[in-house]
Amino acid sequence: EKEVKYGQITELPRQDDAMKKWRSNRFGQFIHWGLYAIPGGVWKGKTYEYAAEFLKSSAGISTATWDSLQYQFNPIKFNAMAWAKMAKAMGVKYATITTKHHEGFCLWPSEYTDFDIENTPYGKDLLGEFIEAYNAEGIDVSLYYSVLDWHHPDWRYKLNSEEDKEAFERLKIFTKNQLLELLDRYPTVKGLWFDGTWDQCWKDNGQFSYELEKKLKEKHPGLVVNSRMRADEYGSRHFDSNGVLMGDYESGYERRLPNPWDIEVTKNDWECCMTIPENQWGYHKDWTLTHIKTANELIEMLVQCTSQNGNFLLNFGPTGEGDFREEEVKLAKEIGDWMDDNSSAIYNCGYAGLKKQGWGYFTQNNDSETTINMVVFNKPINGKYRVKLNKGSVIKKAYLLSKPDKALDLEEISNGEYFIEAKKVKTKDPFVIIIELENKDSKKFHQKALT
Ligand SMILES: C[C@@H]1N[C@@H](C(=O)NCc2ccccc2)[C@H](O)[C@@H]1O
Repeated sequence: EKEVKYGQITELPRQDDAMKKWRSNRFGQFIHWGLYAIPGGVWKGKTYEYAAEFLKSSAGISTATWDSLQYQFNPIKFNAMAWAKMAKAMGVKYATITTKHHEGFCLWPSEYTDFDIENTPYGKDLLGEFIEAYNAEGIDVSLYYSVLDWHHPDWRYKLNSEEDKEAFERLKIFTKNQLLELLDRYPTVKGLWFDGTWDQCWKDNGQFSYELEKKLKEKHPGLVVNSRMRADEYGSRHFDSNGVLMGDYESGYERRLPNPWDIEVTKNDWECCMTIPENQWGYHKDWTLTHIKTANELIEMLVQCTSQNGNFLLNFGPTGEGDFREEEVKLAKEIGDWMDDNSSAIYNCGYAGLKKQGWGYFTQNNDSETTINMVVFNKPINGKYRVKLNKGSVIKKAYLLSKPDKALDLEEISNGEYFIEAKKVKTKDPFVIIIELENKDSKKFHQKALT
């Protein structure tokens, strides 16, 4: 064990109301929007396959040229209420929007830079409109903020000289000022989602990130911060040098999920952020370049996250004009239709303390000890679903969520192990079987097999 002075600040897992709400939300919408949405991955007639929000670097565009995009930013189709209604219909309970991505352009009128929405043809407080509209739909809003800032003259990847160090001191003050400004301007926000914190400059400033997290949480009680914000004084990120999680939840699952059988991951709160194409966060004009995930693939990711105590943050990249591409609108509708019938297995649900089986995923409502959800993605050819509960568990009844009045046949295999028979399930979509137990499900008690 090392002595870590600048590591974890808040005892985890947090049990305060703000964190309980974050945990119960489960499904969120990520919005990546900035100047990169204008070129959409295409520059001087050439399409760049790399992530559209990195076009500046992948096309080798000078900062001056890139920054001049600010004078073209005028999303005439932007309608925050329409966006919020689409998000509500999709079934998200929270949304995380880029206030400033690596390019440094700010979607809010910041007093600390002119490289912001105020100095565009649009001119208005776009971020404020977004927050107001989403909150009006009952959707919590959290703010993405990139520490990495390609526009700011004081950004340094590494601190090689005294001049670098002096510049980065100014950058740290700028960063703190902007974050305090965001919390001042938008008091209803629930969280901060930090990005761009992988470079040496930040790893050399663990104490600063510690003090910054403390200051932001003092200013904004209940604030939820991702582990990506933090480094400790030895440069260890997300987890401190003794393996203790920093921030309030693990945010390392970017475009990837844990192994579905992994139960270690259930011990902390965590979130997976996911793109619909292989790797496009900002709007890209050409979505034929890679596989576009289907609604069923995305629903399975959401269910897997829930089954392992994680949140699922699905990304949308609005166009430079302020609307969504048709593929995104269609997926939002398909996922929303599924959520209309099945969200009881997602909202306020988590790890059921049971070993995953081949037909799909167990989830359990955090307020119930006697009902368990089985979300099915793979129907067994004999129509019999094997469930291995905790020793001593007895099933009172099992039924399809869609047909609560029709009890399914049960066959007890051994103590706490059953086959549930559901032969005539017609739906082509993932579906839910509910298990009701006779007795309290002793989630905590895991009978170790005698081997
Ligand atoms: C949440 C995602 N994180 C950003 C990302 O991939 N950063 C990693 C990266 C940063 C700089 C060069 C290459 C790759 C993406 O642009 C999204 O914002």
